Amino acid sequence: MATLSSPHCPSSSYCYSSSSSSSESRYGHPRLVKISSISKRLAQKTLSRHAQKNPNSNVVRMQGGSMATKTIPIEGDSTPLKTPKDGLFSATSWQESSDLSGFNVRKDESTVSITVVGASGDLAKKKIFPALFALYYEDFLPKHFTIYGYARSKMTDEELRNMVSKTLTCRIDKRENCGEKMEEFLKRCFYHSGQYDSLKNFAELGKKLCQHEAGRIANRLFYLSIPPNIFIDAVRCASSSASSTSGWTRVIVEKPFGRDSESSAALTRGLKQYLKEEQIFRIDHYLGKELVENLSVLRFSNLIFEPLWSRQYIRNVQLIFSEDFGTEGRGGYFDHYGIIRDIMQNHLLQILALFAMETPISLDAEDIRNEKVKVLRSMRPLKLSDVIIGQYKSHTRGGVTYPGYTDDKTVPKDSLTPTFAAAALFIDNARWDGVPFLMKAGKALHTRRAEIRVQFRHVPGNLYNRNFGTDLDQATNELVIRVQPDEAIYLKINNKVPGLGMRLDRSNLNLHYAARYSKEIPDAYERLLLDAIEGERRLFIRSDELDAAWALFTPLLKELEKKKVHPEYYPYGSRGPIGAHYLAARYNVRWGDLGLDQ
Ligand SMILES: NC(=O)C1=CN([C@@H]2O[C@H](COP(=O)(O)OP(=O)(O)OC[C@H]3O[C@@H](n4cnc5c(N)ncnc54)[C@H](OP(=O)(O)O)[C@@H]3O)[C@@H](O)[C@H]2O)C=CC1
Ligand SMILES: O=C1O[C@H](COP(=O)(O)O)[C@@H](O)[C@H](O)[C@H]1O
Repeated sequence: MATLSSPHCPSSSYCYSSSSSSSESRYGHPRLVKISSISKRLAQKTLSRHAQKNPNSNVVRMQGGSMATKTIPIEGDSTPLKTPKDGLFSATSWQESSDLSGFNVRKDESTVSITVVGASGDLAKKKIFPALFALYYEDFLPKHFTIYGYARSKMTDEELRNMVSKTLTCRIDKRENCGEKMEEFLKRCFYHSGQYDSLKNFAELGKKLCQHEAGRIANRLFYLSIPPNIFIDAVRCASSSASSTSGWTRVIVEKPFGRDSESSAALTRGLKQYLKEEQIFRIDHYLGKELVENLSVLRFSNLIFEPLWSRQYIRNVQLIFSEDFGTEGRGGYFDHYGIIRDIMQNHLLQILALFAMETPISLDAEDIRNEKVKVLRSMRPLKLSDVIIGQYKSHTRGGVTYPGYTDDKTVPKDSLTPTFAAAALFIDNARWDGVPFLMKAGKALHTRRAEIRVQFRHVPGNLYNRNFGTDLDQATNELVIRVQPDEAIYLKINNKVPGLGMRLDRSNLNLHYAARYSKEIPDAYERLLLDAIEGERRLFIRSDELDAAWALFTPLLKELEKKKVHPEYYPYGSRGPIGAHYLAARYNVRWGDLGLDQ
C-alpha cells in the first residue's frame, strides 16, 4: 500500500519492493515488471507461453528444464537480470534461511497470500472461492500461496473449509483427482475472524500471513467482498496493519463504486489515502467474460470486421442484458441502486467502450484504458427523453405466482426503483456520429441472456431487393455476439435456398462455442483473479474511466430521482415494457432479440 508497514513480519535482508509483477502478461506482451516477485512456476509458464507466441523475441526462452544464463529485458528496469541455470529468478543470489516456522526457505522465493475480506458472504461463497479453486486445479496459482477468509462471523479454519467445499466444482472436461485436489486446496485455506475497522484484528491477520509466508518475498492480495460503506475502513486497517513489507500489496474492489459522480469520487479519494492507483483493482466481472475479452480479437485481428466498424456500415448497436429471475434475496441492496447503476453504467457501458474504442497503440493495459476513456468522454450524457424505465410486477402463469419487485420484504412498497431500463446513447466522434447505441437491461424477464447485436446498413441498390418484399430490415446483416448463455458469434446473411427457383432466406454463419471448442469456458472471476495476481490491469477499471462513466449517467439518475419518474410496470417473465419498442422505433431500430429469427 502507499506506505508499506507491517510490524509483524520480521524484516528481511532480502526485502524486495515491487508494485507490479511478472515479466510478461498471459496476453503475450511485456509490461512493467520485477521478475523476482512472481513464483518460479508462474514465471516459467508465462515465459514459455510468450516464447511460443513470439519465437523471435529476445525474452529468454526455456528449453526443457535447462537454460543457459541469459539476459531478460525488463521494461522499466534498466538493470538486466540474469537467470540462473535452472530457472527464472531475481538477480539476488541463492540463500537458504531458517524461517519463522523453522523450515528452510529460499529468501528469493515469493509467495502470494490472498485474503477474502467478507468471506462469509454470498459472493465469496458463490464466486471467489470456486474461482480460486479452479485456478489451483488448473495449476495457475503460484507454488507458494495461502488463502485467508476474513469476516466478523466466528468460524474455525475447519468451518470455513466446510463452507467453501460446498461450492467447489471440478472442470467437467478434467475430472481427474478432483477430490484429492479439493483436499489439497482446502488445506491451504484459513480463516481469521475480525472487525472491518479494527487495526488490531488486521494486525493479527498480518501476523498469521507472515507465518505462512515464512520469510519469502510476500505478495498480498486483498479481495474486498463486503458492502461498499465499509470499503475504506477495511482498506485503512489492512494498509496500516497487514500490508506487505517485502512484495506487492493489491486490493480488489467490488462494485458498486459509488452511486453517482460525487460518491464515486469520494470513494476514490478515500481509497487513494491508503493506496496508489496501481494497487487498486476495480472489478467489473463482465470484462472477464470470454466473449467480452474476445471483442478486441474479433475486431483487430480479422481484416473483415474493422473496415466495417463505423457509421458508414453500422446502422445501430444493441447491448442487451436480461435475467429470468428477480432481485430475490438482494432487494435491500438493489433498491438503493436500481438496474441503471447495477448493469448499465458498468457492465454494458464497459462493453460499449471496448466495442467502440479506436485501435489502441498496443495491448498494454494503459493503452487500452486510454482508448476506452477517450470513447467514454466522446459520449453525450444521457437525456431523460432517451430513456425508459420499468419495474416488474407479480404475475401468475401455469398456476405459479411470481412475486412483484415490491413484494420483497426488504423493498419499500412504494419503491420507484427501476428493474428494467432501455436507453439510447450516442458517441460524438467521427467514427460513430449519429449511430444509436441502444442498451436494454432488465430483471424478471422471459429469458436470461447477454449479447451484443450489430445491425448493418441496407445494401445500396440491392439487386435482390424484390426478393425481400417491402421489409428491407429483414434483409440486413446482423452480427450477434452472444456473451451468455451458450456463447456464440453468428452473422446473419442472405442466402439462396437451394433449388431451381430463386428464393432467399436469412441464415447464420455460426461460431457456436460448445460445438467448436471442447474446453470449458472459465468463469469471469477466474480470469480476473489471475490477472490481479499477475498484476495485469487491462480488465480492471481505472479511476478516470470510472469518472467518465459516472459523468454520463449522473445527470439522468438525479433527474429520475428528483422528478420521481414512475416506471412502466411489466409482468414477471414478460419481454419488458412496451416503451422500449417506442424508444427504439424513434431511432428507426428494432430490437434484434425480439425478432422472428433471433
Ligand atoms: N453477491 C453478488 O452476486 C454480487 C456482489 N457484488 C458486490 O460484492 C460485495 C459483496 O457482496 P455479497 O457477498 O453479496 O455481500 P454480503 O451482503 O453477503 O456481505 C458480505 C459479508 O460482509 C459482511 N457484512 C454484510 N453487511 C455488513 C454490514 N452492514 N456491516 C459490516 N459487515 C457486513 C458479512 O460478513 P460478517 O457478518 O461475517 O462480517 C457478509 O457475509 C458487495 O460490494 C456487492 O455489492 C457485486 C456483484 C455481484
Ligand atoms: O453485477 C451483477 O451481475 C449479476 C449478473 O452477473 P452474471 O455474470 O450472472 O450475468 C446481476 O445478477 C447482479 O444484479 C449484478 O449486481
